[in-house]
Amino acid sequence: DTIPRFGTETPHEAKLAELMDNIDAWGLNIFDVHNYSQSHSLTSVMYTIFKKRNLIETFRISPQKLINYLVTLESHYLDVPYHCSIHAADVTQAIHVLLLIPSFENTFTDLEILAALFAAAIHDVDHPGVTNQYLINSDNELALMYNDTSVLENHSLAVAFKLLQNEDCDFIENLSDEQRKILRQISIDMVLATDMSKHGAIMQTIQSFHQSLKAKQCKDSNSNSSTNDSLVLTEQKERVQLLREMLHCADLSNPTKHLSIYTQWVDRIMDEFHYQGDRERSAGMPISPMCNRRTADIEMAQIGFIQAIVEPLWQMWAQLVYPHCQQMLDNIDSNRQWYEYQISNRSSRNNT
Ligand SMILES: O[C@@H](CN1CCOCC1)Cn1nccc1-c1ccc(OC(F)F)c(OC2CCCC2)c1
Ligand SMILES: [Zn+2]
Repeated sequence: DTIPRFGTETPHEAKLAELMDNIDAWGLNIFDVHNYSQSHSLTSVMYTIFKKRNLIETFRISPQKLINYLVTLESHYLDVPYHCSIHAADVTQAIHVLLLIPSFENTFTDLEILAALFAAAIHDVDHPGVTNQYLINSDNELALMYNDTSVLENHSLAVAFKLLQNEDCDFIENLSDEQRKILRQISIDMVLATDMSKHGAIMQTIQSFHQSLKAKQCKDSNSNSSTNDSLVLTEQKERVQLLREMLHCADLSNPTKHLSIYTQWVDRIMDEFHYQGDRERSAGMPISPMCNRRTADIEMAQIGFIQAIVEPLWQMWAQLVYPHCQQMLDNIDSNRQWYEYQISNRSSRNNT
């Protein structure tokens, strides 16, 4: 039986095809992809990117096994408001677009690109919709299993690799042992780096690391345009550092999207945080920051999130790949201003 064009059967294939024409664009509406792919956004996005990047030929991947793995992975994302399979599809498509930046034209090997896309797709699988701190505070089995250390990130990695052991899902069967080892090593490194407790360390190293890269930046000899300075990194360690930052940026990319997309993610994360707060309240636990629906100031929290975390990170990233990624910075700025306007509007409403 032939494989459907986007990996999964859907009565809306024409509409999905129209959406997938924007797979290389930052403005892709992942919620539309989810709706028109019969809730298989992760499978259809990953399959489309793999085909477009010729990874199926390069690594002699069985298309059927790839789809078996993707559909199984997707089914292991839980039905939680934010950390569901749409978030994985969103982050996967984001890292695909970041990898298309001309600065990286000659930077990564095919295997590193395969690993980066795989890491993005798996990075939050089986996420229960609560924070690491909640799992630790509630003596959850997972916190016990992972000794309170990057509990969710370790769990997603273990679940994702466990699924690979399934014979008819092992789409990397034709990789050499060395390649499988490298794929596993890079995926583990990248997914563990999505733990927000590592954010400070990433911000510490990013400044000096990017300065050293800019110093090395060379004019790509056969480039057709003088501005195409490709980053050539001889050390795999440095390339993995860049991929780690890239996945962290993709994971924290909601405020860099168009307002209509960004506000849907805000609604979802607040649902998830408030539900956790409800569980903490009824368990008599202290309610985590931003998780108390009775005292929530959603607009202020987003402005704080943008100013403290998202904008500094994306400014560092945009500096490295200048002039690319200016659109992300522009969206962050206009989105922050929109939330500031909501607040100013709110107070004047109260005065009427
Ligand atoms: O929790 C966040 C970082 N912490 C750091 C410590 O202070 C509180 C925030 C990052 N994170 N981790 C997982 C999901 C998200 C996360 C992703 C999209 C978020 O907002 C929007 F873009 F949709 C988001 O917003 C929260 C609620 C208000 C401020 C932060 C959070
Ligand atoms: Zn995530």
